[in-house]
Amino acid sequence: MDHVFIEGLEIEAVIGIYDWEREIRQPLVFDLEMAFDNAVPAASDAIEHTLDYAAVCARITAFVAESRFGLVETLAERVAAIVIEEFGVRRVALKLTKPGAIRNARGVGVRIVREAAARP
Ligand SMILES: Nc1nc2c(c(=O)[nH]1)N=C([C@H](O)[C@@H](O)CO)CN2
Repeated sequence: MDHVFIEGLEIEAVIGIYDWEREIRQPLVFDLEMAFDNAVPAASDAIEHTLDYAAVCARITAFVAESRFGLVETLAERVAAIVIEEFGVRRVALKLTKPGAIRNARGVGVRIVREAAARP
């Protein structure tokens, strides 16, 4: 299966379980790998036939910048759902890193893989 990927998409948001974290914006980094048949756009050379990574980045950025979740797990789940439901992606692997959250760790976070529900 082919993929379209996004690496190192950095977005600031309110995120965290502690009171002090509700008062600030923190950087988050998203890496996504989205299953997509790239043979069709490769044959037509038409952006309309692609999974447009610019459009995905814009949608994720708008959602995350306005979000105020406590856990990175919740935010990762919601972003994966947007990619599947709004962009017709059948399978997405998403890594969400919260850099600097833990002293002496470059980053912490979650990695999830989600698939669209099977169609009858
Ligand atoms: N599995 C998780 N563990 C922790 C989270 C989280 O979202 N998922 N969050 C925190 C705090 O908000 C932390 O990032 C502050 O340093 C702690 N553990």
